[in-house]
Amino acid sequence: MAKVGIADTAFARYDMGKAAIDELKRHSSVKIERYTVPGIKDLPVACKKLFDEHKCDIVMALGMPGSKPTDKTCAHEASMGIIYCQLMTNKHIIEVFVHEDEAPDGKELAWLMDRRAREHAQNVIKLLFTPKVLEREAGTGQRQGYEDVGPARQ
Ligand SMILES: Cc1nc2c(=O)[nH]c(=O)nc-2n(C[C@H](O)[C@H](O)[C@H](O)CO)c1C
Repeated sequence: MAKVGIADTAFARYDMGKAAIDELKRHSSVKIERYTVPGIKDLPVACKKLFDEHKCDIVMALGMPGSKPTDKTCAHEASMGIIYCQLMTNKHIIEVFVHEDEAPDGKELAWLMDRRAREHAQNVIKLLFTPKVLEREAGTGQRQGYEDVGPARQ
């Protein structure tokens, strides 16, 4: 049975890991291993341990970069680490970041974090079990969280 790793953070202002796990359980019977770390820069090693020590097939890395310039730098560094981990392991990590300033207030931020975590959990299931479904979505302007933007037309 496929195993999905969930790496998430205490820094985030919404429990994205819980939302992702709930969505995975609704749509599949995958095994799940969760690993919570303090903040986004701790995610790359959490992901690597989920692959190496917990034998996950794919990992979701969920985090919330804050709105300050230093947080944006941290997010870039975390992303670089996450990409490096994918190259080291030859496995997918679906990065689910919601920047705190993507939403105007806490209520919409919580909604966005929940939606994005769930929609990327659905992408994980597609990558694992129905890659052709994802292929059919190529070029269709899918977004996770806010509305899809649709394809551009000539
Ligand atoms: C400045 C900063 N910003 C964020 C952030 O926006 N989001 C987040 O999840 N974590 C942040 N952190 C914490 C670091 O990612 C990390 O947890 C600490 O540096 C300890 O390794 C830090 C230090």
